[in-house]
Amino acid sequence: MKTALTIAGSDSCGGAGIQADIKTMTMNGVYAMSAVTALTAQNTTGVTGIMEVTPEFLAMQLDAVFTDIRPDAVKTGMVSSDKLIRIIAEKLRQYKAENIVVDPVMVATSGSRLIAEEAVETLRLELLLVASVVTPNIPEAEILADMSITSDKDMITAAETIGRKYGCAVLCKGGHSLNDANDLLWNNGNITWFRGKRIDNPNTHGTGCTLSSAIASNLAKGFGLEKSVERAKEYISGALAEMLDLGKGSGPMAHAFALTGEFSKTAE
Ligand SMILES: Nc1ncnc2c1ncn2[C@@H]1O[C@H](COP(=O)(O)OP(=O)(O)OP(=O)(O)O)[C@@H](O)[C@H]1O
Ligand SMILES: Cc1ncc(COP(=O)(O)O)c(N)n1
Repeated sequence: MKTALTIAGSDSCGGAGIQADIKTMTMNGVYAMSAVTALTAQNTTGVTGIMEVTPEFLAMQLDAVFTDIRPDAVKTGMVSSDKLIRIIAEKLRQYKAENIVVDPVMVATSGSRLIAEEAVETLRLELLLVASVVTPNIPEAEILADMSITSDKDMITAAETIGRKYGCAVLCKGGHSLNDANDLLWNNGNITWFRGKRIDNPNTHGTGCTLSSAIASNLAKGFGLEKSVERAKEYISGALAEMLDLGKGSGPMAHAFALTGEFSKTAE
């Protein structure tokens, strides 16, 4: 069985972070492992607390995983501070990790900040340089490319700027914007649009985490980057289209929408 590792924060309400990643990886047919960067006290309306792990303990988790079950792909999510980012980059280099998907998580859908202001620079300098692909949403791409994005053309320019600067592929996600939830992949000068019909669902907590984990799962299974993004987009569209409605704020998606077998049945 192929394997994938998520390095991210825990979301107590289960819709984003480590919990979304593990559900997504499982549903996409790979064995999921995790290294937790922080605990969040969080629900669909906001984040009320963050408790970071120490850099030493994060390093121990990464050593434990890499020296035993080697991940075929790695995804990073919430990496709240400078020191944690440095450890992650160091360990990914040390173990020559492959298929690294960096989701540059900065602000939750609910509006809470998930990375220290000063850590954004470290994320650029350390994590983007080891990434195979980085998956910014529009506000994150604006920060990473240092420009404002108001059109499809701007998305291409921003993705190309980031990709050339950090030597990685860039998926600029259109969920927040502009167009019909269309995402743009810049991969070594090649441009591919992934067209997604916008689903009229206000419950989008964890969409970024879910998409990046689905991409990592497909890379782990041996699909190329374009195919992995295409498959990940299909998965997230299916999870959104289930119209799960939980919680008082922007709720989670139905990660297990494709589970229709005996074990997913409810009592009569
Ligand atoms: N309403 C929607 N209908 C269809 N697809 C959507 C919708 N909202 C987001 N998506 C898709 O979900 C994926 C994640 O995009 P988005 O821009 O929301 O990322 P994000 O902002 O990082 O997510 P998050 O909300 O977790 O921070 C993209 O493929 C995007 O096109
Ligand atoms: C632990 C954790 N990681 C990432 C996100 C971003 O996801 P979203 O923007 O969908 O809330 C989150 N809310 N919590």
